[in-house]
Amino acid sequence: MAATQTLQAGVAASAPILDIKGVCKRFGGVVVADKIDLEIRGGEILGLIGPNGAGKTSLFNLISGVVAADAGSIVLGGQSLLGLPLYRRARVGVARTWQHMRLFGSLTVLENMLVAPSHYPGESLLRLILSPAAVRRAEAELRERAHLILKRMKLDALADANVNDITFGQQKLVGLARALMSNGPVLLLDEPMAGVEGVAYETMRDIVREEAASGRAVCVVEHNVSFIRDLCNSAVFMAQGRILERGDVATLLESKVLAELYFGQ
Ligand SMILES: Nc1ncnc2c1ncn2[C@@H]1O[C@H](COP(=O)(O)OP(=O)(O)OP(=O)(O)O)[C@@H](O)[C@H]1O
Repeated sequence: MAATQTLQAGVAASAPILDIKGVCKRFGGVVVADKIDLEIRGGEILGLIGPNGAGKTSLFNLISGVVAADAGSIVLGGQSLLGLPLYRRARVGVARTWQHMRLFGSLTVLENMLVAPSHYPGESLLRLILSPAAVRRAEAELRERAHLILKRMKLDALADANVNDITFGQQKLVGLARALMSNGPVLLLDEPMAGVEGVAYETMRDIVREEAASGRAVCVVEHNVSFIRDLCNSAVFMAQGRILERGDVATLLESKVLAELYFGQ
């Protein structure tokens, strides 16, 4: 309870980190974003809920640069993201997880994390040739960061395990761990709790709370309503590419519009 109050105080005090205005996107006849306006502040954990096909993942794709918007603006900390490809948006601070985890099955837990950093020093051939010591140092720092994240997730003993040999809940945590290799201000989590139970559920919830408390703006797409209740300070309800309602979680989950469109009541 105290943690929630602290987060909400932080939210009220800060300016939006991510500011989305009038964003539109259609694929042929399918409208996935219809004049979307959305602000997310540092410290906030915003739930994004809505029926299948509402456009939730598409909104993440528009923010992270998987697809380009037809119209509107997406501004991160004062900088427009429009026109920037996926990797540049990751560099300026958009970190995300994927609904289907996209882990590399032939790699270990640690290796999966080391392919993720938004600034990987060894990728520049010139740097590799001119300053190999600096590249080695930077790589050691990335490894250390990865180990620290795994430790927070109580997964450090599995660093060298193949990702195919760990449980589904642990794989979901690795997906989050990989996103946390970027310490940018925005964290987009696409169904982080689907199929996650027990210790992995609690770890996921605690880490997401900690990330928000450190000032990140977190947005979570989730069908698991109890997770939204457990975690988020506010939520938006989307359907057919539109944001229909926004509010605190308890009020939103009791909304008639949501009950009719989401639960079919
Ligand atoms: N690249 C694409 N090309 C064509 N249609 C697409 C594309 N991406 C998404 N769509 C369509 O846009 C609609 C919204 O999809 P989206 O995945 O954003 O919904 P969602 O709210 O995340 O749904 P779910 O909860 O089932 O994951 C769907 O009808 C989907 O088929």
